[in-house]
Amino acid sequence: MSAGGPLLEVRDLAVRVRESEGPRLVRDVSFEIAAGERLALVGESGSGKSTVAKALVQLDRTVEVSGSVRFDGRELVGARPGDLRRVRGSGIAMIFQDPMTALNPVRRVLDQVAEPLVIRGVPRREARRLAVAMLDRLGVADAARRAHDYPTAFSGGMRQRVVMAAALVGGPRLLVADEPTTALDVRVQEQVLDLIEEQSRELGLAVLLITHDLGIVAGLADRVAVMRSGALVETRPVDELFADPHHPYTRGLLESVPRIDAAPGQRLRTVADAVDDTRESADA
Ligand SMILES: Nc1ncnc2c1ncn2[C@@H]1O[C@H](COP(=O)(O)OP(=O)(O)OP(=O)(O)O)[C@@H](O)[C@H]1O
Repeated sequence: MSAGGPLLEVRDLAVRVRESEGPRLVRDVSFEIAAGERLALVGESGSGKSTVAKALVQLDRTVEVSGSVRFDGRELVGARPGDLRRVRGSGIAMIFQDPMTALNPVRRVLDQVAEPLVIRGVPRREARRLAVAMLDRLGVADAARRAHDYPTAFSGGMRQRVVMAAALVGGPRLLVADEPTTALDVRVQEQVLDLIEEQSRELGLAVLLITHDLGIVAGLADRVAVMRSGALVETRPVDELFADPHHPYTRGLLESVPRIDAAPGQRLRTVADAVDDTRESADA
Protein backbone atom coordinates (compact mmCIF):
# COMPACT_ATOMS: atom_id res chain seq x y z
CA MET A 1 0.00 0.00 0.00
CA SER A 2 1.39 3.39 -0.95
CA ALA A 3 1.66 5.93 1.82
CA GLY A 4 -1.14 8.33 0.94
CA GLY A 5 -0.08 8.81 -2.71
CA PRO A 6 -2.37 8.31 -5.70
CA LEU A 7 -3.24 4.74 -6.64
CA LEU A 8 -1.88 5.27 -10.16
CA GLU A 9 0.69 7.89 -11.01
CA VAL A 10 1.78 8.25 -14.64
CA ARG A 11 4.69 10.60 -15.38
CA ASP A 12 6.09 11.55 -18.78
CA LEU A 13 4.86 8.36 -20.37
CA ALA A 14 6.14 7.89 -23.91
CA VAL A 15 5.57 4.99 -26.28
CA ARG A 16 7.39 4.21 -29.49
CA VAL A 17 7.38 1.27 -31.84
CA ARG A 18 10.44 -0.88 -31.09
CA GLU A 19 13.41 -0.41 -33.35
CA SER A 20 11.74 2.35 -35.32
CA GLU A 21 12.89 5.85 -36.03
CA GLY A 22 9.30 7.03 -36.43
CA PRO A 23 7.61 9.58 -34.16
CA ARG A 24 6.49 8.45 -30.75
CA LEU A 25 2.88 7.17 -30.64
CA VAL A 26 2.45 8.83 -27.25
CA ARG A 27 4.60 11.41 -25.46
CA ASP A 28 4.71 13.49 -22.26
CA VAL A 29 1.58 11.88 -20.83
CA SER A 30 1.18 12.53 -17.10
CA PHE A 31 -1.90 11.96 -14.96
CA GLU A 32 -2.91 10.33 -11.72
CA ILE A 33 -5.89 8.42 -10.40
CA ALA A 34 -6.75 8.27 -6.71
CA ALA A 35 -8.20 5.13 -5.12
CA GLY A 36 -11.88 4.93 -6.05
CA GLU A 37 -11.64 7.79 -8.54
CA ARG A 38 -13.02 7.63 -12.09
CA LEU A 39 -11.00 9.27 -14.84
CA ALA A 40 -12.14 9.36 -18.47
CA LEU A 41 -9.50 9.47 -21.19
CA VAL A 42 -11.13 10.95 -24.28
CA GLY A 43 -10.03 11.92 -27.77
CA GLU A 44 -10.63 11.12 -31.40
CA SER A 45 -9.86 7.77 -32.93
CA GLY A 46 -6.10 7.40 -33.35
CA SER A 47 -5.23 9.97 -30.67
CA GLY A 48 -3.40 7.30 -28.64
CA LYS A 49 -5.87 6.37 -25.89
CA SER A 50 -5.53 2.61 -26.27
CA THR A 51 -1.78 2.94 -26.55
CA VAL A 52 -1.72 4.63 -23.13
CA ALA A 53 -4.01 1.98 -21.63
CA LYS A 54 -1.89 -0.91 -22.86
CA ALA A 55 1.34 0.83 -21.88
CA LEU A 56 0.26 0.95 -18.21
CA VAL A 57 0.77 -2.79 -17.91
CA GLN A 58 2.88 -3.20 -21.06
CA LEU A 59 0.44 -5.40 -22.92
CA ASP A 60 1.91 -4.67 -26.34
CA ARG A 61 5.39 -6.15 -26.71
CA THR A 62 5.91 -4.46 -30.09
CA VAL A 63 6.31 -1.07 -28.43
CA GLU A 64 8.84 0.41 -26.03
CA VAL A 65 7.46 2.25 -23.01
CA SER A 66 9.41 4.93 -21.15
CA GLY A 67 8.67 7.34 -18.33
CA SER A 68 7.11 6.19 -15.08
CA VAL A 69 3.95 4.30 -14.16
CA ARG A 70 3.63 3.83 -10.42
CA PHE A 71 0.79 1.64 -9.24
CA ASP A 72 0.21 1.45 -5.51
CA GLY A 73 3.71 2.86 -5.05
CA ARG A 74 5.43 0.30 -7.28
CA GLU A 75 7.14 1.18 -10.57
CA LEU A 76 5.78 -0.82 -13.51
CA VAL A 77 7.95 0.54 -16.33
CA GLY A 78 10.83 -1.89 -16.59
CA ALA A 79 9.24 -4.31 -14.10
CA ARG A 80 9.84 -8.05 -14.58
CA PRO A 81 7.24 -9.93 -16.71
CA GLY A 82 6.22 -12.03 -13.68
CA ASP A 83 5.58 -8.92 -11.58
CA LEU A 84 3.55 -7.35 -14.40
CA ARG A 85 1.47 -10.53 -14.72
CA ARG A 86 0.72 -10.37 -11.01
CA VAL A 87 -0.39 -6.74 -11.28
CA ARG A 88 -2.58 -7.64 -14.25
CA GLY A 89 -4.02 -10.58 -12.36
CA SER A 90 -4.98 -8.76 -9.20
CA GLY A 91 -4.24 -5.01 -9.17
CA ILE A 92 -5.22 -3.65 -12.58
CA ALA A 93 -7.99 -5.32 -14.58
CA MET A 94 -8.70 -4.45 -18.20
CA ILE A 95 -11.76 -4.82 -20.36
CA PHE A 96 -11.97 -4.02 -24.06
CA GLN A 97 -14.48 -3.10 -26.71
CA ASP A 98 -15.35 -6.50 -28.04
CA PRO A 99 -16.35 -8.89 -25.26
CA MET A 100 -16.19 -11.89 -27.59
CA THR A 101 -12.47 -11.58 -28.25
CA ALA A 102 -11.86 -11.55 -24.50
CA LEU A 103 -13.73 -14.81 -24.05
CA ASN A 104 -12.88 -18.28 -25.25
CA PRO A 105 -15.93 -19.44 -27.25
CA VAL A 106 -15.39 -23.10 -26.42
CA ARG A 107 -14.99 -22.79 -22.63
CA ARG A 108 -17.88 -22.54 -20.22
CA VAL A 109 -18.44 -19.11 -18.72
CA LEU A 110 -18.06 -20.49 -15.21
CA ASP A 111 -14.50 -21.70 -15.79
CA GLN A 112 -13.48 -18.48 -17.52
CA VAL A 113 -14.75 -16.28 -14.71
CA ALA A 114 -13.22 -18.56 -12.07
CA GLU A 115 -9.85 -18.80 -13.82
CA PRO A 116 -8.13 -15.73 -12.36
CA LEU A 117 -8.81 -17.15 -8.89
CA VAL A 118 -7.70 -20.68 -9.78
CA ILE A 119 -4.43 -19.27 -11.13
CA ARG A 120 -3.92 -17.59 -7.78
CA GLY A 121 -4.36 -20.90 -6.00
CA VAL A 122 -7.97 -20.60 -4.83
CA PRO A 123 -9.44 -24.16 -4.74
CA ARG A 124 -11.60 -24.77 -7.82
CA ARG A 125 -14.87 -25.28 -5.91
CA GLU A 126 -14.44 -22.03 -4.03
CA ALA A 127 -13.35 -20.20 -7.19
CA ARG A 128 -16.50 -21.39 -8.97
CA ARG A 129 -18.67 -20.31 -6.06
CA LEU A 130 -17.11 -16.84 -6.13
CA ALA A 131 -17.46 -16.70 -9.93
CA VAL A 132 -21.21 -17.40 -9.73
CA ALA A 133 -21.57 -14.78 -6.97
CA MET A 134 -19.80 -12.20 -9.16
CA LEU A 135 -21.96 -13.03 -12.20
CA ASP A 136 -25.02 -12.66 -10.00
CA ARG A 137 -23.75 -9.37 -8.64
CA LEU A 138 -23.29 -8.08 -12.18
CA GLY A 139 -26.87 -8.85 -13.10
CA VAL A 140 -26.60 -12.18 -14.91
CA ALA A 141 -30.01 -13.65 -14.08
CA ASP A 142 -30.05 -17.26 -12.89
CA ALA A 143 -26.26 -17.10 -12.71
CA ALA A 144 -25.72 -20.57 -11.20
CA ARG A 145 -27.35 -22.20 -14.20
CA ARG A 146 -26.26 -19.76 -16.93
CA ALA A 147 -22.63 -20.05 -15.82
CA HIS A 148 -22.56 -23.52 -17.37
CA ASP A 149 -23.34 -22.11 -20.83
CA TYR A 150 -20.77 -21.14 -23.44
CA PRO A 151 -20.25 -17.42 -24.24
CA THR A 152 -21.99 -17.84 -27.62
CA ALA A 153 -25.26 -18.40 -25.73
CA PHE A 154 -25.07 -14.86 -24.31
CA SER A 155 -26.11 -11.55 -25.89
CA GLY A 156 -23.47 -8.83 -26.43
CA GLY A 157 -24.43 -6.97 -23.26
CA MET A 158 -24.44 -10.17 -21.20
CA ARG A 159 -21.03 -11.11 -22.60
CA GLN A 160 -19.65 -7.77 -21.44
CA ARG A 161 -21.04 -8.57 -17.97
CA VAL A 162 -19.22 -11.91 -18.12
CA VAL A 163 -15.99 -10.16 -19.12
CA MET A 164 -16.47 -7.72 -16.24
CA ALA A 165 -17.07 -10.61 -13.84
CA ALA A 166 -13.78 -12.21 -14.90
CA ALA A 167 -12.05 -8.82 -14.54
CA LEU A 168 -13.48 -8.04 -11.11
CA VAL A 169 -13.52 -11.48 -9.48
CA GLY A 170 -9.89 -11.13 -8.39
CA GLY A 171 -10.65 -7.89 -6.53
CA PRO A 172 -8.60 -5.39 -8.59
CA ARG A 173 -8.20 -1.80 -7.41
CA LEU A 174 -8.21 -0.24 -10.88
CA LEU A 175 -10.42 -1.16 -13.83
CA VAL A 176 -9.19 0.04 -17.21
CA ALA A 177 -12.18 -0.05 -19.55
CA ASP A 178 -11.21 0.63 -23.18
CA GLU A 179 -14.33 1.56 -25.19
CA PRO A 180 -16.29 -1.03 -23.17
CA THR A 181 -19.64 -0.19 -24.73
CA THR A 182 -18.78 0.76 -28.31
CA ALA A 183 -19.83 -2.63 -29.70
CA LEU A 184 -23.16 -2.63 -27.82
CA ASP A 185 -26.50 -1.11 -28.72
CA VAL A 186 -27.44 2.13 -27.01
CA ARG A 187 -29.78 0.70 -24.37
CA VAL A 188 -27.26 -1.92 -23.33
CA GLN A 189 -24.45 0.67 -23.36
CA GLU A 190 -26.19 2.52 -20.59
CA GLN A 191 -26.65 -0.61 -18.50
CA VAL A 192 -22.98 -1.51 -18.77
CA LEU A 193 -21.89 2.04 -17.86
CA ASP A 194 -24.26 2.06 -14.89
CA LEU A 195 -22.79 -1.22 -13.82
CA ILE A 196 -19.24 0.12 -13.96
CA GLU A 197 -20.25 3.12 -11.90
CA GLU A 198 -22.10 0.99 -9.37
CA GLN A 199 -19.15 -1.37 -8.92
CA SER A 200 -16.82 1.58 -8.58
CA ARG A 201 -18.95 3.10 -5.82
CA GLU A 202 -19.61 -0.14 -3.99
CA LEU A 203 -16.14 -1.65 -4.19
CA GLY A 204 -14.13 1.57 -4.10
CA LEU A 205 -12.78 0.56 -7.49
CA ALA A 206 -10.84 3.22 -9.44
CA VAL A 207 -11.73 3.39 -13.14
CA LEU A 208 -9.88 4.59 -16.22
CA LEU A 209 -12.60 4.83 -18.86
CA ILE A 210 -11.36 5.20 -22.41
CA THR A 211 -13.81 6.53 -24.95
CA HIS A 212 -14.12 8.68 -28.05
CA ASP A 213 -17.66 9.54 -26.92
CA LEU A 214 -17.89 12.53 -24.61
CA GLY A 215 -21.63 11.94 -24.36
CA ILE A 216 -21.08 9.01 -22.01
CA VAL A 217 -18.47 10.67 -19.82
CA ALA A 218 -20.60 13.15 -17.87
CA GLY A 219 -22.47 10.59 -15.80
CA LEU A 220 -19.52 8.44 -14.97
CA ALA A 221 -16.26 10.31 -14.63
CA ASP A 222 -14.96 12.56 -11.86
CA ARG A 223 -12.25 13.99 -14.11
CA VAL A 224 -11.53 13.97 -17.81
CA ALA A 225 -8.17 13.86 -19.59
CA VAL A 226 -8.32 14.96 -23.23
CA MET A 227 -5.89 13.43 -25.66
CA ARG A 228 -4.89 14.66 -29.09
CA SER A 229 -2.19 13.34 -31.43
CA GLY A 230 -0.45 11.33 -28.73
CA ALA A 231 -0.39 14.02 -26.01
CA LEU A 232 -2.74 15.26 -23.29
CA VAL A 233 -4.16 18.72 -23.94
CA GLU A 234 -6.08 19.21 -20.68
CA THR A 235 -7.08 17.24 -17.58
CA ARG A 236 -9.90 18.73 -15.51
CA PRO A 237 -12.86 17.87 -13.27
CA VAL A 238 -15.74 16.80 -15.51
CA ASP A 239 -18.14 19.65 -14.60
CA GLU A 240 -15.48 22.30 -15.19
CA LEU A 241 -14.43 20.83 -18.49
CA PHE A 242 -17.99 20.66 -19.79
CA ALA A 243 -18.79 24.19 -18.58
CA ASP A 244 -15.58 25.83 -19.75
CA PRO A 245 -13.28 23.81 -21.99
CA HIS A 246 -9.90 25.54 -22.25
CA HIS A 247 -8.50 23.93 -25.34
CA PRO A 248 -10.07 24.49 -28.79
CA TYR A 249 -9.74 20.77 -29.47
CA THR A 250 -11.79 20.01 -26.34
CA ARG A 251 -14.40 22.55 -27.45
CA GLY A 252 -14.52 20.77 -30.77
CA LEU A 253 -15.00 17.38 -29.13
CA LEU A 254 -17.82 18.78 -26.99
CA GLU A 255 -19.53 20.40 -29.97
CA SER A 256 -19.42 17.19 -31.96
CA VAL A 257 -21.48 15.35 -29.29
CA PRO A 258 -24.95 14.86 -30.83
CA ARG A 259 -27.59 16.81 -28.91
CA ILE A 260 -31.27 16.03 -28.82
CA ASP A 261 -32.11 19.75 -28.85
CA ALA A 262 -30.29 20.37 -32.15
CA ALA A 263 -32.47 21.61 -35.04
CA PRO A 264 -33.50 18.80 -37.39
CA GLY A 265 -31.14 18.55 -40.32
CA GLN A 266 -28.50 20.69 -38.59
CA ARG A 267 -25.05 19.41 -39.53
CA LEU A 268 -23.03 18.09 -36.64
CA ARG A 269 -19.93 20.21 -36.07
CA THR A 270 -16.69 18.31 -36.17
CA VAL A 271 -13.57 18.82 -34.08
CA ALA A 272 -11.86 20.17 -37.22
CA ASP A 273 -14.56 22.92 -37.50
CA ALA A 274 -13.81 24.16 -33.98
CA VAL A 275 -10.06 24.12 -34.47
CA ASP A 276 -10.55 25.98 -37.79
CA ASP A 277 -12.70 28.61 -36.03
CA THR A 278 -9.91 29.23 -33.54
CA ARG A 279 -7.36 29.55 -36.35
CA GLU A 280 -9.62 32.00 -38.20
CA SER A 281 -10.15 34.16 -35.13
CA ALA A 282 -6.40 34.10 -34.47
CA ASP A 283 -5.76 35.12 -38.08
CA ALA A 284 -8.35 37.92 -38.03
N1 LIG B 1 2.13 -1.44 -32.02
C1 LIG B 1 1.93 -0.43 -32.87
N2 LIG B 1 2.68 -0.29 -33.98
C2 LIG B 1 2.48 0.73 -34.84
N3 LIG B 1 1.55 1.68 -34.68
C3 LIG B 1 0.77 1.62 -33.61
C4 LIG B 1 0.90 0.55 -32.64
N4 LIG B 1 -0.01 0.75 -31.67
C5 LIG B 1 -0.70 1.88 -32.02
N5 LIG B 1 -0.23 2.40 -33.17
C6 LIG B 1 -0.70 3.64 -33.82
O1 LIG B 1 -0.78 4.65 -32.81
C7 LIG B 1 -1.85 5.53 -33.05
C8 LIG B 1 -2.74 5.61 -31.83
O2 LIG B 1 -3.51 4.42 -31.74
P1 LIG B 1 -4.51 4.11 -30.54
O3 LIG B 1 -5.15 2.80 -30.84
O4 LIG B 1 -3.82 4.26 -29.26
O5 LIG B 1 -5.58 5.28 -30.69
P2 LIG B 1 -6.98 5.42 -29.97
O6 LIG B 1 -7.07 6.85 -29.55
O7 LIG B 1 -7.15 4.39 -28.95
O8 LIG B 1 -7.96 5.20 -31.18
P3 LIG B 1 -9.24 4.24 -31.29
O9 LIG B 1 -10.31 4.95 -30.55
O10 LIG B 1 -9.47 4.18 -32.77
O11 LIG B 1 -8.83 2.94 -30.70
C9 LIG B 1 -2.56 5.00 -34.28
O12 LIG B 1 -2.11 5.75 -35.39
C10 LIG B 1 -2.11 3.57 -34.36
O13 LIG B 1 -2.13 3.10 -35.69
